[in-house]
Amino acid sequence: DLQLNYYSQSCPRAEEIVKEQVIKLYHKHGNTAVSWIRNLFHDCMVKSCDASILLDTTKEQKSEKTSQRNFGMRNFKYIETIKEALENECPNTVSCADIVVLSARDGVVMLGGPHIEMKTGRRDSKGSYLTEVENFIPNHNDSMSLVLSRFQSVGVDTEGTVALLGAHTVGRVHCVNIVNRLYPTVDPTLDPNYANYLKGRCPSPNPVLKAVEYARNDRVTPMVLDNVYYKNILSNKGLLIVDQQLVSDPTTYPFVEKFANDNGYFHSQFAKALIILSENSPISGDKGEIRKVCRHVNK
Ligand code: HEM
Ligand SMILES: [Ca+2]
Repeated sequence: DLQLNYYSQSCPRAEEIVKEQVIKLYHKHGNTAVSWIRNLFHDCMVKSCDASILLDTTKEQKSEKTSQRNFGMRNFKYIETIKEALENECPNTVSCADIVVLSARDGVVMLGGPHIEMKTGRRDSKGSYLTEVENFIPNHNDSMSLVLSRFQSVGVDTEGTVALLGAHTVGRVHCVNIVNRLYPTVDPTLDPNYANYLKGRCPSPNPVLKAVEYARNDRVTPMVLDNVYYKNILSNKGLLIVDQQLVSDPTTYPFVEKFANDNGYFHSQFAKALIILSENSPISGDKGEIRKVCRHVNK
C-alpha cells in the first residue's frame, strides 16, 4: 500500500534526491517542471500511476508516447537523469512510477504552486497500454460531460476536475490543437484580440504536425502555477475548447469563478485533486517491478 515516505528505511534520501534533481533541471530547462506535471496526468489517468507512459516502443509493443493524446509531451530523457541519481545511491529501490509522482510534486513547487504531501510505494508496469490511452485521456475538443465522467472514474469530482485543468496555466499548446478555433472562421467564443494574437502564432490553417509552432497556455504568467488561467477563460482567452468549456458549462462555471477570485483556494483544491489522481490504482505487493531504467522494462 502507498504510504508517506515509503523509502524512509530503504532509501532515506530518495525524496531529497528527486527534489535536488528537479531543482537542477529546472534551472537548466525551466520547462522540465511543466513536463513533470503533465506526466503525472498522462501516466496516472491511464489505468494507474505505473510509469507505463515512460516505456519506449519495442518489438513487442508500441509506446504510449505515440498516442495522439500524448502529443507534445517532452523531457522524458531527464526522467532518466533523476533515475540515475537514485540508482547511484540506492540501486533497484525507487520506482519510476514514484519518480513520476514526486517530480510532479516538486515541479509544482518550482512553478510557485503549493507543496503537496504525496504517498509513495508504487511499482512499475511491465508493459504499456497504447490502445487504452484514448479511453482515459480526453481529447482537447471533447464535451465537458465526457471530460467530467473520465475524471469521475478515477475519483476526481467536478471541482477537482476544474482545479486540475488549471495546470493549463503553464506550458504550451501546438498550433494543430488550436487552428480549428481560428480557421476558416474564428470561434465566436474567443476574444477577438486574443484570436489575432493566436493567428500570429499560428499563421497557417494546416500546420505541420511537428513544427515548433505553438502558443503559451497563459501569456500573463506562463511559468507560474496560478489562477490567471481562470481569469483568462472568464475573459474568453481560453486556448483549447476544453478550457473554454469550463466557463460555458453551468456545472463547472461556479468553480471557475471561485478559483479566479482566490489563488490560495485554487492551490488547495489543485493539491487535493492531484493527490487523488496520483493514488489511482497503484501496483503493489509482488506485482510489477522496480525498473532499472525508466524507458524499458527489466531484462
Ligand atoms: C480534459 C483534460 C485535458 C485535455 C483534453 C488536455 C489537453 C492538452 C493539450 C491538447 C495540450 C497541448 C499539447 C501540445 O500541443 O503540445 C496540453 C498541454 C498540457 N497539459 Fe493538458 N489536458 C487535460 C488535462 C490536463 C491535466 C489534468 C493536467 C495536469 C494536472 C494537464 C497538464 C498539461 C500541461 C502541464 C501542459 C503543457 C505541456 C508542455 O508545455 O509541455 N493537462 N493538454
Ligand atoms: Ca499509466
